[in-house]
Amino acid sequence: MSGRLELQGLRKSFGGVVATDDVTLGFEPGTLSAIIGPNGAGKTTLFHLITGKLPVTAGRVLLDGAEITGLDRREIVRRGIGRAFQVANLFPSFSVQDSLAAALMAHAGRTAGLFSTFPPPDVQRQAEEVMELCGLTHLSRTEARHLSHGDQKLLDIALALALNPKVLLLDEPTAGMGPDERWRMIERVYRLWEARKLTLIFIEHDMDIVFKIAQSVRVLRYGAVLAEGTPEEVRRNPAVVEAYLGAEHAL
Ligand SMILES: Nc1ncnc2c1ncn2[C@@H]1O[C@H](COP(=O)(O)OP(=O)(O)OP(=O)(O)O)[C@@H](O)[C@H]1O
Repeated sequence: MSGRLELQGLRKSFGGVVATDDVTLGFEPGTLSAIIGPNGAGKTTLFHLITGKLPVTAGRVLLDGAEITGLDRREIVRRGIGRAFQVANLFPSFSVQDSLAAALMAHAGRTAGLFSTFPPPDVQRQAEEVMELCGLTHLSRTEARHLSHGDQKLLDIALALALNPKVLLLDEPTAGMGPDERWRMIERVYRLWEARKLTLIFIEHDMDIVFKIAQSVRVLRYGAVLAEGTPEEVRRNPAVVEAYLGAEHAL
């Protein structure tokens, strides 16, 4: 099974600020992991180093044993690192189905021929499959800009999935949602992880969600790994309780 992600001695500094400090972590194929930590701990920066949005100061990123550090962002996506794009910003007046198709074709470097049907049947099939997985089928004709906040996020995830990632990175998939929408979203994420068997890594501030669904939890603080383990191990770790969780979530 593929989708093993390894981070070796990753470091990122912005002038005097060390945002990522010697991070070494491994993510096994098909696992579901959460990354948690206080504000400014370096969670988003870590994702940017994996996806190539930011160049690393030092260290390596390996996907299934092959180094991807420093590759072009598109190439990193092509190799199998997926992340959620903001699709509704890309194609606001396209329907869900057409925006997925357009993004898929742009990714593959294809254009619609003058006399061909749009979208071509293979792209249409891919779009339908990911819409189904993300629960968007009933909204396929709705313009992206008219979707609810939660459905826009699902559309972003749908596009990431359409590009067939081995590893999917989700940065706060439930941000800005009310409690009900949050749980609906996370249930959807959990189901698509089960269906696709990919390596899923998500950043999340809601500890109820983290401890309910994550198989393993990695805790960052000041850019460095403070702890890692099962939800239970992390909740019993005094350093994590003191630095981040507080008494409410401790075991
Ligand atoms: N482009 C940048 N230039 C300068 N400093 C940056 C830049 N991006 C991030 N930082 C700094 O790096 C540190 C880590 O930021 P990062 O956004 O990765 O943290 P985070 O854990 O994702 O935080 P949050 O939970 O608030 O989203 C912070 O001190 C931040 O101010």
